[in-house]
Amino acid sequence: KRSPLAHIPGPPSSSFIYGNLPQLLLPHTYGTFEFSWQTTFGGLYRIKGPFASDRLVISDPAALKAVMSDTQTWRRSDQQQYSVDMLIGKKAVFYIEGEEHKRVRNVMNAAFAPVVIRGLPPVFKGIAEKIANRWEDMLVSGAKLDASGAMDIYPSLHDATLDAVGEAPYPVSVLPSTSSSMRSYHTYRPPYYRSPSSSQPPPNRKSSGSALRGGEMSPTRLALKANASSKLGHQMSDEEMAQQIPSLMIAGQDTTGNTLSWAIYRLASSPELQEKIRAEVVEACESSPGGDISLTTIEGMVWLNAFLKETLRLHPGLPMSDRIASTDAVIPVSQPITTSTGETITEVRVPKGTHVHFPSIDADNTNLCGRLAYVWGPDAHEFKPERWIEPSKWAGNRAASNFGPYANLSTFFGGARVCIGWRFAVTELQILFTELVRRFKFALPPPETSPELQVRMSVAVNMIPVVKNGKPSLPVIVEAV
Ligand code: HEM
Repeated sequence: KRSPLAHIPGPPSSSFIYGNLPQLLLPHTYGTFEFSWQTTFGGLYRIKGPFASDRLVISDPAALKAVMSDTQTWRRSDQQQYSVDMLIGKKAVFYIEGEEHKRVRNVMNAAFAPVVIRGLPPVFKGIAEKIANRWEDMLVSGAKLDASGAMDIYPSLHDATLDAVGEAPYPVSVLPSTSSSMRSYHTYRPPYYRSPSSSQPPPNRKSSGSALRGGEMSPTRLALKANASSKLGHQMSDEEMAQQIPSLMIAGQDTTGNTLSWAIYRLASSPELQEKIRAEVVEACESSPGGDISLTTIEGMVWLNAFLKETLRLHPGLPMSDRIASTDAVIPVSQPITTSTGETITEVRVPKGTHVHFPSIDADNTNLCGRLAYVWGPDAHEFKPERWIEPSKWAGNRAASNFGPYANLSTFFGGARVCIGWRFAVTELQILFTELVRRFKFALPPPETSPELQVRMSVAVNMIPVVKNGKPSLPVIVEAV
């Protein structure tokens, strides 16, 4: 029987059993196939799933918007739901749908309200101080990976984002411990987990005390408070609440830690940009009373923000997701597609059960979205913060990028399931990045003398930096300013 999607162009299948999925999901370097398929076929194309089934890969902003906003039609795939259930449980915000999802999101949104975010800069500054102290100690103790002098700063950046979401300063003992789902929380540890004590400042350091404040302001703590004060009938049960805590920690730690890692990698790759941003940061700190930068000052830092937007565009923390059509549906595209029968179409009719992948949820939006030439221009794959500053440097169609809560980037998705922590993550990145750039200079180990330490993008749920032996690391030559 001819598939209703057979006329949509796409790459040939590489295997009858697995289709194109190994190329999509398991490439050695992230994007190896997707980037070239996107260049050939555009923002919506067909790939083969298992046993010659047809699936779609979308990165076109209009298509993403349509799929992300219609949560009735487009449901998470069984595979995704199964993984969330195994990891956290069926009450997790990632798992639940419809009215139940709306109710839980309403309660949790209070933990991420703009008024809460405005109070976060001192908390994040305290966390940055801890990383800086640790790096100073590493510089003294000579924790170098090779003769280039590079140190692996990846673990400390992850500890920092773990602090930020709340585990280190606020142990789970604040939670009700009666529900059975808490057991799985107690035993779950994110991949780069370290015990809280390992990220405490050494005894000879002064602590700013913000770790405690960090605990009080952590999303996990705030979600508990928000639940306690929400209307009766809307409140989450203990079991529901207990599953949102690991949800926030899983969703909030690695995504932000990896984005910060990529930001520092990009900074280390570009000495000129680094100097420009440091000059902006130093000026802003000098004009801020006590060196404490407010969010308003941060928002005024043109280069810093352009740099972080460009990092979020090219290195979306969560580079893949998918959805399944629960009924027949129509997906519009902003750029017409020429089918294999020669017809030009601006929408694709898909049958119930169609599986749609958003690769690269980062890459822009699910991430390829961040790399579409007709949105970003022919230099879409280049790291150019100036495109956010000078309109003439944005060679693509800026208006086509109209999806996503921050800077119209698809990195946090959109619609009813938009990332709940996007404001928190952006503020955390802004403050940690500012403090680290102010205190340290970064350079990459040269490829000629340190071939083993060269970084490539890989995907392990998140988009992570890995070195030649496949280990997640970020080897960088760090120098105190
Ligand atoms: C740069 C950092 C981050 C990135 C790139 C990111 C990205 C995303 C994306 C793409 C989704 C949608 C996933 C899907 O529907 O398949 C999502 C959902 C979510 N994110 Fe984030 N996120 C980040 C930081 C955070 C932080 C800091 C928190 C909380 C502390 C958080 C909490 C969540 C939660 C709870 C969801 C599920 C929302 C729902 O299904 O209603 N994220 N995130």
